[in-house]
Amino acid sequence: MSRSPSLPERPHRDIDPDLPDDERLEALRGHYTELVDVNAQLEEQLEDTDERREDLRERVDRVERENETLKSSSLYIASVEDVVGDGEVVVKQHGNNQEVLTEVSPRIAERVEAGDRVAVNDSFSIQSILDTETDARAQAMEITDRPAVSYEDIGGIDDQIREVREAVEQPLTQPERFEEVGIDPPSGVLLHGPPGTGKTMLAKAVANQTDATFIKMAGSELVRKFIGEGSRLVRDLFELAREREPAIIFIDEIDAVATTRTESKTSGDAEVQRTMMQLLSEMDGFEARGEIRIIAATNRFDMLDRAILRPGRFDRLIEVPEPDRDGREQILKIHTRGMNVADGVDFADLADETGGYSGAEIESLATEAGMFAIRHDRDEVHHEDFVDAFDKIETDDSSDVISSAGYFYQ
Ligand SMILES: Nc1ncnc2c1ncn2[C@@H]1O[C@H](COP(=O)(O)OP(=O)(O)OP(=O)(O)O)[C@@H](O)[C@H]1O
Repeated sequence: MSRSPSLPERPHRDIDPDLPDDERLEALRGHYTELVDVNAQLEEQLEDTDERREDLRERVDRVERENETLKSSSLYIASVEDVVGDGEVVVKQHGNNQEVLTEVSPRIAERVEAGDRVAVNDSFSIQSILDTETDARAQAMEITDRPAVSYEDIGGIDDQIREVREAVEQPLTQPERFEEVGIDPPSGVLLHGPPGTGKTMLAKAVANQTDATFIKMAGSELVRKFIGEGSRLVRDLFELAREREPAIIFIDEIDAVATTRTESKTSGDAEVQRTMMQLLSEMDGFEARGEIRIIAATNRFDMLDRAILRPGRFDRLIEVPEPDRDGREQILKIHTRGMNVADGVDFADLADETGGYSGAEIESLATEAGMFAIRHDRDEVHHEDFVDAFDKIETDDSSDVISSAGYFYQ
């Protein structure tokens, strides 16, 4: 940086009052000319200084902007667990649940309380207290270290389990097999079928089997009010997965961001479109044999934009249908495993009766049957309890729940 120029010397001249008038006048003229010179120099310097000040202001602005960007791109979300006092708090980082004792700047210390959600930087220093709007990002993702669902908990979809294991599990557990054969495993797997048939369970079971972090995001969460928020969430999602490898990214209701483009060109549509493009570009730039696998699910397969089904994207489609008769029997057995079921309960008969039920509905049937047993003051669930539960569900939902299973999905 250039240094400030030194000030010109101030002209000083002692004029002898006893000098004759013409000499004094001459001396005063000379002094005046010197003063005019100095004044001109000072004006020049002032101009230079103004210019430099302008330069510096621009640099400060630039640095402040850079600082803002740096801050905003590297912040993590955490919760304040405890305010210890003396400007120190314990925060727990979302995602990895790491607890850290950190100092808080006096600017924030007065306002921070236990339970607040805050943004922390790499060194865990609290940068800001989040309002509910910003917080939505943290809430949009559900992260489980190793979900407690195994393949044995899923009934009636053995073929689908096998396919998912081949397409998602094997690339994680035996990547060398793909290398030996010289093929890339599918980039993404799309599970499609009616609600409550076990799509989420399947994705969780793979994460469990492979000891991977399960990161779930609902497509509807990606449809945001503000421009750029959806794509930002997609970036966060993949960034988080990279931090937590091996990881299974599960995007439920993918149709929310990937429905066929309509004619209308509202700004909302454009924003959804941008979010989808971000998702596709994250997938395109993906290491096919890496430690992150992507599973998406939808109940609205017919509405999907075919662009997401192209090779290298969701190129393995697996239909997860409503369970058939045997499937329903298996699911009933799974959901009554932990129940005290009497010998007389006829699962085959119940499976016959529950045509059209999804796995989720069969689970409610089992719970409802248990409620009837309690109502009758028994600790054992009888066949009649299942029948009562079935009648109740049919009456309650005659118009919506049961028939809705097939409603969305054609
Ligand atoms: N095939 C199944 N075997 C055992 N339980 C099942 C099965 N399908 C569904 N369930 C039960 O229903 C619940 C909901 O299932 P899940 O969330 O996996 O369905 P989904 O297909 O992802 O539904 P949605 O499309 O509505 O997200 C599960 O927690 C489980 O208890």
